[in-house]
Amino acid sequence: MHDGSGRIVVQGLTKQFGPVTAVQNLSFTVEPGSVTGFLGPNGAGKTTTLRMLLGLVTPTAGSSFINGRPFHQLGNPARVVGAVLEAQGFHPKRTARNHLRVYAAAIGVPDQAADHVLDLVGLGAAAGRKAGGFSLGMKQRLALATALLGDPQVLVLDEPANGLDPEGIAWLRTFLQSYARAGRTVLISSHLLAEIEQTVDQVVIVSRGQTMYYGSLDQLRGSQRSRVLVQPSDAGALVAALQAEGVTGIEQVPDGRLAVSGMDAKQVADAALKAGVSVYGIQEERVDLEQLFFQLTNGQYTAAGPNPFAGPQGQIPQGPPGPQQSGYYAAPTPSGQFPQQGYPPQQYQQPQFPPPDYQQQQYQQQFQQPPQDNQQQQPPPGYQQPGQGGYGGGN
Ligand SMILES: Nc1ncnc2c1ncn2[C@@H]1O[C@H](COP(=O)(O)OP(=O)(O)OP(=O)(O)O)[C@@H](O)[C@H]1O
Repeated sequence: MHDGSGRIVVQGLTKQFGPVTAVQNLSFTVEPGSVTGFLGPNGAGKTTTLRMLLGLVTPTAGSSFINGRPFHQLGNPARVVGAVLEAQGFHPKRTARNHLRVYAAAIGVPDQAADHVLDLVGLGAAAGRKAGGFSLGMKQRLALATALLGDPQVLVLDEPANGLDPEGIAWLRTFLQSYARAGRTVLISSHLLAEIEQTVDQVVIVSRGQTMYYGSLDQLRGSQRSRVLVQPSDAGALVAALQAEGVTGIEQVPDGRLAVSGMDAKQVADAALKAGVSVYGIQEERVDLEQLFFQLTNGQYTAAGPNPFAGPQGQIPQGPPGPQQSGYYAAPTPSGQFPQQGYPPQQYQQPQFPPPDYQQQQYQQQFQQPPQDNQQQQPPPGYQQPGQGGYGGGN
């Protein structure tokens, strides 16, 4: 049926809506065990790409695969991919638990899964409350719970941080990282770098339907020349000392400090010490990632010509790199590397994957009959299973 890899491969995807090229020859791979951010400004083609991946929109050209198969060949797709393309579509009068039971029935998992996923997303206490009274953040969690019902190997979430407060974003970060660390695959889109910067292991940055950067944020930072700003007691003497060491990138910045390229702060300080120059202040200039993102997506580099953010071979990847082109891949970030300073203490239980009490087999065995307490077995208005019709059409 499928290769069970959990890998997402997008290969030369293109979508033309009449005169509008929403997505143009887009390629990237998402490996299991990592969180990949799909970043781009409004209208960049993110949602269209995700819809194509989920079989909701037919590509004009190119193809996409999950577990080595196009979406429509996955068999029971909800067991493979959990997707949230919008956090709406809840029946306002239906409780969170009943909402989930309807979906559980639709994809063939038992009622108990509803409470289980509510606990996973921190909504256990709100299980009996009507979704119509939920805040935007709670709706996001409920949408995520819906996607988790099939215990999928792959999660695809469109703008999951939209409307979440800082605590919610911190919670989501921990949740998605836990999910990925359990060997699963997570692809999330966003138009705000800051929103997902600390969550993702790698990013695919798109602008006007095209890939502008594909790799880790560290690589993106590293692609920029960093400088050391130093305030010496004797600028002339330090310049001479640095030049004697072969450093050529030295400038004086307007506040009087020297900006030194090609050395780190320790090397500059050592050179100053050796030359008998006192250092009154020294700092490494931080690359402004937001500014880079803005430059990448502002059309500045969309013209023909060298892209300063291209991959290690100096080219924007045009085909799925695959594991062999490891230069485009960030090693999975070790857990615990995502500080949550500045956020209030967690009020939600953090998830564990695999959940200690979760047994897929048990669900399958127990759920022989449709749930008895659900009057309505049809998904509520607004909901469409991935692959069962478009979110707004566009085919
Ligand atoms: N069904 C459609 N018919 C015509 N044009 C469409 C359709 N869907 C998307 N587009 C166009 O394709 C382009 C990409 O849209 P898309 O929604 O994929 O971008 P996005 O990156 O998800 O944006 P946002 O962050 O605002 O959701 C836009 O110019 C949009 O107007």
